[in-house]
Parts: sequence; structure tokens; C-alpha cells
Amino acid sequence: MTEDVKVDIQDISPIPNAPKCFSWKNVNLSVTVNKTKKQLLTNVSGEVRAGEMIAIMGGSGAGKSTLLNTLAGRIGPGELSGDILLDGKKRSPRNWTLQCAYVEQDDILFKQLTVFETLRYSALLRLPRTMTIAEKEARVNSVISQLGLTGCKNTPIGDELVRGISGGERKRVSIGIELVTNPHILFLDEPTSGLDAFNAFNTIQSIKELAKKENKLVLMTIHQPRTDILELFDKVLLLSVGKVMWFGSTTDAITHFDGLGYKLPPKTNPSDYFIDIITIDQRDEKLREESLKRIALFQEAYEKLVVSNPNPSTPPEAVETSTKVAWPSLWINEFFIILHRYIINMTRDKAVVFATLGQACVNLLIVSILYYNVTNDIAGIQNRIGVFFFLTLNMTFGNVMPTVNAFPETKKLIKRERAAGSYRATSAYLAKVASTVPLVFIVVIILGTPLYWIVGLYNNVANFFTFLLILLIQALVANLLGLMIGSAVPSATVGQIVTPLVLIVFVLFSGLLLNLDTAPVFLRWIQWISFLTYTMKAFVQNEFNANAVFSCTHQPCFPDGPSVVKSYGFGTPDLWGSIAVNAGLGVAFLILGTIVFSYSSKPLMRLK
Ligand SMILES: Nc1ncnc2c1ncn2[C@@H]1O[C@H](COP(=O)(O)OP(=O)(O)OP(=O)(O)O)[C@@H](O)[C@H]1O
Repeated sequence: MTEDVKVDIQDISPIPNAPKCFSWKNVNLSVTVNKTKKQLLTNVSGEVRAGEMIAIMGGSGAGKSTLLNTLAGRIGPGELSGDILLDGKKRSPRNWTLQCAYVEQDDILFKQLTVFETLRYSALLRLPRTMTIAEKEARVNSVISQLGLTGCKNTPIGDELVRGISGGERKRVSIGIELVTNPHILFLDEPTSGLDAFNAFNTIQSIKELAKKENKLVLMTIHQPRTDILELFDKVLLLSVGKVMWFGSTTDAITHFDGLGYKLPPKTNPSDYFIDIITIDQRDEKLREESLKRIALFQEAYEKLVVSNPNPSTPPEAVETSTKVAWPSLWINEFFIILHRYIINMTRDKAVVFATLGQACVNLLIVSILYYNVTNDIAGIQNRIGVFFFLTLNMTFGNVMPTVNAFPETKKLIKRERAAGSYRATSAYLAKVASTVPLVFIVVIILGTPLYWIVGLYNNVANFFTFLLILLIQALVANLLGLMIGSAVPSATVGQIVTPLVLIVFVLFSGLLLNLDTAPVFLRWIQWISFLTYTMKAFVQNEFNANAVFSCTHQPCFPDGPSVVKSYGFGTPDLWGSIAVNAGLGVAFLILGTIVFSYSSKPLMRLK
């Protein structure tokens, strides 16, 4: 159906005037490392015109990614000078976000979605709200056919368990995600890395055709491309130690180096040869000296060439007028589209679903064996407290750890989508929070319902539902804490180190392992934010406040439930007070998490 809908690509782009030339002149970038200035780029100049595809090439550490990121505006701190201009004008950040696309080296994709679904979500999130869903799907179909993905349109991206699309197709999907909005300028970081020669050629050829057909400006870093790939580039920019060795066509480069005494040997791939002669040879000191001299010669020769053929472009005065563009979708639409994507991806991930449900069943089995039918004596009191502590710990670690592990990867994906101006941070974060609720709810029901009756907790329906509520809030608060930590840490590895420390402190202050009155005064406040404490208090009060009389065959004697609550110091706040404080802590983690996430997923944007 959607195949019949025609979309004019000019209507898609929020910046209607396609640029004709993107240029950079005398770009210098330095950073300070250990109080020493490190020059990463030196006087780098070049340009790409509409319809052209340009390769930035050089040995490892030559500065290719640094240059690409600098030109795309994706750099962190550092001293940057020079002019980076679009049609001779300085760029406006908002326009730039909407005009250019950046395809990262790593393909971070939702593994359970099909190719079509992946691009469809991108279209739903990024295309203007004035377009209908049918028009957005038509755009997706057109990108799919442009990139030669029709054959795998309904194949899942795939993961370690489910075989999905090939590496080349993954790369094209990553490109397609960016192409749906019809960006005028395309940056690609090593789009052929990890691909075999055939896939590498097909990928670059698709991009080349697109650049030509739609007058796009394409700039990419690439590692020693095969001859047939090299021929697809209109120009190459050869870099060594952050300096330009050559900028122009490959044929002219061969003649240029030949003139300097470095003739391309017969039957040699020019890109291999270029890299060989412009890379610092680290094998020994003598070879290093020789290569440095050679690189200095190339730099000097290229500078002379530039001086003798000055670029007539005039220095910039104007700044591109910033176009006021609304977010592509309403907040609420963003929220539901992102939520839908999470839920679909999660429910199809059978391994995760089964592992989570399986874990709940195993926990139920352990508790059933150890705590079956508790008695109304001192042993029964101890066992009840044991069950509550087990559940509290289980819901905490079982929710926080997996979330902290998985979220930094999701954050990378969100950062990429935010860099393209797709949606707001708040909708992305709240959708992530909401997406965790169904599975948490199911686990609580599966574990909590039979457990309550098997253990033989207080036989009253109201107490049973209160028990489930306490368990659910504990699991949700733990999830919110996990998302907050996941938002703050730069990687899953850091998260794995930090999280147990945070949780252990909370556990210590949960009221069972430490007499809070003897804890150092300056640390006692931790008990007020240890949500585990309130869960324990709520569980214990729900069970014991109205509980039956206990037999007093052992000392200490607890004649009734309330005396148990009192002796453990779990009486204040009262049951509903404890539940309310826990819910309040959840809200606090949610607000803090949203703030932290907004900052940590903020894309870099530094335009000269
Ligand atoms: N922020 C930074 N601080 C310090 N050094 C940096 C920084 N960014 C890049 N570098 C250094 O600049 C040099 C160029 O790095 P870059 O990643 O651009 O190289 P590359 O040509 O893309 O290499 P590769 O092909 O191996 O990815 C490297 O020596 C790198 O360590």
C-alpha cells in the first residue's frame, strides 16, 4: 500500500536550501595532555562540493577521525582555530543538526527489529509531523531500495543467538537511519571497517550513487580501500600526523608523488602505496627518521602547491541564518514511539525474557524449599524476616545490575539519535522507564503470589495485596536507581564497579545488619535514602502488625506481632508511611535520573 505513496524529498528536509559547498581552511586543533600541548591537526584545508564523495585517508593515528569529528562539530574540549564554512558562511548549530548526518563506525541497532522496522522508527521519530504515516513509510521504502536492502527488508538485525543480516547490510541500515530525513551532508566514520571486499564495495557504491543522484556532500574516513573503491572517490585527503599530504584526485596524487620521486610501483593499489609512504615507520630509529623527513617533504610540497594555486573563496563574514524548526513530533508521540520500540525489541528478545522469568521461578523454588509453611514461634519470626530480607535483596540486585549493564549501550544509541535532533531527552528517558514496568510487574506477580501462600504469610487478602505492592515498588525503585546509575556512568564496566558499592552501602543501612544508632553520625543520613530500609519496614509491619499470637517457648519472647515490629525498630514510619517514602524515593531517583541523563546523553556540538 505504502509503496504507492509518493514523497517529494525536498518536502522532508527542514532546511530547504541544499548547500553547494562545505569547506574548511587552516583548521588547527590542539589538546592539552598532562599540561603539554598536543597538536592533533595542523593547517588542514579542503572542501567538498554537492554531488562529491571525498575520502580522508592516512595511517593509524594520522588524525582521520579527529578531522571528521572536527568538521562534523563532534569534538570535546581543545583549542580549535580556522574556518569551517557552509556555502562560505559560518554554520548555525540548529541548522547543522538538521542538515548533516553522521554515521558512526559501530552499528548500534536494536537487534530484534527488522530492517524495515528499524528505519520506520527512525522515520516516525525524525520526519516532520506534517507527513502522514503512509508518507513516512513510503520514504522508508524508498531508502531501502536506494541502499539495496529490499532483499532483507523483513529480516531482523540479529544478535548472538538469532542470525540476522550481514555486516554490509548492517552498515547500510545504519546509513539508512540517517538518510530517511534526506540530510544534505553525510559524514561516515570508517564505513567499510569489518566488511569483506564485496560488501565494502557495494556499500560505498550505494553511497556514491546517492551523492551523485541527490547532490549530497559526502565525507568519510576509510582505511586503505581496494582499487575499485578508491576509484569511486572524487577526491582524497591524505593525512599524516594531522597534516595534509595531499588533497585532490587520486590520479593527480599519483602524478604529484611521482614528481617528488615516489613513483607508484606497477600492480600496486595506490591507496596501499600512499599509506606506506605517508606513515611514520616505527620499526627502528633510522627508518623513523627517514619517514619523518619524507613526510616533511610531502607537507612542504603540498603547501607550495596550495600557495601557487590559491583558493579564490573569500573569508567568511556572514553566519548562516538559524531556521526555527519545531521538534519533528509532539512530546507525547515521541514517548509512545520510543516506548513501542523498546517493548517490541524486549518482548522479541526471548533469551532475556526467559532468563528473567526463569530467575523468578528459581527464586520461588529456593524460598519454597527453605521457608515452606512458617510456624508461629521464634523460628517462624526469624524465617519471615529472612524471606523479607531475601526478597528485598533479590528485587534490588536483580533489577539494578542488569539495568546498569544494558543502559550505557542504549545511551549511545540515544546520543546518536539526539545528535540528529530526533527527540527530547525527557521523552527518551521516561519511555525507557515505562518500558521496564511490564516485565517487573510480571516478575512480581509470578514470584510474589505463590510465595506468599507457600511460605504461609499472614492469611488475609488485603495483606497479600499490600505485600505485592511493597514488592512492586521495591522492584520499580531499584529499576529507577539502576537507570540513574546507568545514565551517570560512562560505560557498563564502570557501572559494574560502582553499583555493588552503592548497593552494599544501602544494604548495610537497611536496618538488619547494622544498629543505626551506633553508626557514625555523619553517615546516618544514608538510612533515609536506603529504600531497602523502608521495604523491610513495610514488609515487617504488614506481616506482624495484625499477626497472631506467637508461642513463647524460647527467649527472647515475642508475645504478638507488634512486639516483633517494635523489637526490630521497624515501627516508624508506619506501614503506609514506609510505602509512601519508598514511592517518594522512586520519584526522586526518576527526577535525578532524568537530569543526569539529559546531560550525559547530550550530543557534542562545537561549530567554529
Ligand atoms: N582528545 C584527545 N586527546 C589526546 N589525544 C588525542 C585526542 N583525540 C585524538 N588524539 C590522538 O590524535 C591522534 C589521531 O587520532 P585519530 O583517532 O584521529 O586517528 P585515526 O587516523 O582516526 O586512527 P585510526 O585509523 O587508528 O582510528 C592519535 O594519536 C590519538 O591518540
